[in-house]
Amino acid sequence: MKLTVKLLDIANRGVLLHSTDAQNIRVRDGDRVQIADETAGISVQAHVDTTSSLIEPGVIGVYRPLNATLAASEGTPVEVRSAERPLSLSYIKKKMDGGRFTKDETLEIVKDIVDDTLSPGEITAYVTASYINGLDMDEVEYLTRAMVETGERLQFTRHPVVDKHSIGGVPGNKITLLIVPIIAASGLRIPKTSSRAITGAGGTADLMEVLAPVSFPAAEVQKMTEKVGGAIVWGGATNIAPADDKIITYEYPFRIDARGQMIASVMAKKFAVGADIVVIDIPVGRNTKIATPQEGRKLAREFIELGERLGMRVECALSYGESLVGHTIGPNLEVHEALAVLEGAPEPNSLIQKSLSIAGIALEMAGKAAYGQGFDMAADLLRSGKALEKMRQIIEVQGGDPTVKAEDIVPGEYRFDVRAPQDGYVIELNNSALVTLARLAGSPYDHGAGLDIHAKKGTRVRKGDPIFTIYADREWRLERAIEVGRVLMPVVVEGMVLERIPPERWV
Ligand SMILES: O=P(O)(O)OC[C@H]1O[C@H](OP(=O)(O)O)[C@H](O)[C@@H]1O
Ligand SMILES: O=c1cc[nH]c(=O)[nH]1
Repeated sequence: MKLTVKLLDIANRGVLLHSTDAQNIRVRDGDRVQIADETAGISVQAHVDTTSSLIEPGVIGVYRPLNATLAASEGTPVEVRSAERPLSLSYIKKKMDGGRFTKDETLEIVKDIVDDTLSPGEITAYVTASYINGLDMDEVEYLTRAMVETGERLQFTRHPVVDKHSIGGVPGNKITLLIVPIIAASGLRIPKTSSRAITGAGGTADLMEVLAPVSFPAAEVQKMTEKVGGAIVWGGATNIAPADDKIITYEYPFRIDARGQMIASVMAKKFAVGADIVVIDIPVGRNTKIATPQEGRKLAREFIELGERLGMRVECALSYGESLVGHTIGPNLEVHEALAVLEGAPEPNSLIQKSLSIAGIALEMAGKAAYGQGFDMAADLLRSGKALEKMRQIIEVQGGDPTVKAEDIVPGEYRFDVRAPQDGYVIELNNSALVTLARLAGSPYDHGAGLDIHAKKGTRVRKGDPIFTIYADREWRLERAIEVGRVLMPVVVEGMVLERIPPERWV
């Protein structure tokens, strides 16, 4: 059917059809059409949205991202007909039914994710099917390789190249902001690509963005790393394993991290940057991604095996995940805390110990420190100010202000102190509830939003002492976080009444 192009400034790879035209072409919402500009010799596929009012019959609304390929001008006549479903959909259906992906099927799905052939709903179905039915080690390897093959890779001439990654799941995990400058200050190279928040309230890319731009093409990441020894960038902007960020986008709203996809997501980024040596941080604890040390050890074996299959030396560190790292959650608060430690602050212990331990493992694996001496070497690099100096170089090479100080990074202007309802010890800090509150306050999008925890587990408090402060950049967000916080009660003080349940007739 011939239709006339109307360009629509909508950021989706689709088209809008009048419902009568859609009926004639025999397509419905979510189906696909093939659109051919015969004069220009260009033909593309797109998903269909239908309307009975927003567009005239005889006109096809072409969304902006699709027109990057179709290159039609307003009024161009195009031939539109219904198109086949991509094969990937039948592979996804197979996984929904409990089947296994083959290597070729995985590559086909990943290609279709990268070039936007699959719609958001279809990618969500893929993530959900993998989350529920799991991926075995072969499927994880296929996925890792497919993610790498469909993107760009870095190639360093000087080795070893070191990398670290955390599987996330513990709030306040700002350790990358310390580990990368420590490793780079030792003379090693560490081209660190990170995701934004997945299940948390601030991923490393969200944090680094407070200090400098994080969106760079792959070649630039390599150049910056060669120049100053390290970089901390957002993987989603690099075209390194580009499927990864597209998949994470659909995990974020559900706060899930499908296990097989998570392993592939982490390892694809390490493989694509040419890492020889990798340390993986696996936080373990209730309300994290990994509840028990047994589960953590099993996951560690999987990372190590995948590393062997890909030719990378991998070691894993099971870390304490029952409680947040440091005292803060949310971009500005976390960056302030990390910069303060680089500047010489002696606290918080949990942040310093964890960062030095993981940096130490990497230094030992790379042969910079003798076995058992890595922690001390990392501590020297931190205490001597060399890590701070390196962080300033990294900030500068990424286009930020290298003179920035911790005191310059301030939390949001709206704040609320949550106080102890009685005397006692803090006996519970619920990670998941803390993340919910930080997200409600606006984190990670509002950089000033987040939480500052004054009394961690085991701290003795007196009635009225502040236990934590909620910060927000916008007042209505603070109010929403306070309202939900009253119900969630993320912090429990010994002896507190958790809930009052009256008899039915009083409710
Ligand atoms: O939001 P959740 O799931 O807690 O964790 C996601 C974070 O964990 C990893 O951190 P890093 O890149 O190793 O510093 C990811 O890249 C991301 O920043
Ligand atoms: O980079 C990461 C970290 C955790 N989980 C993922 O899926 N990717």
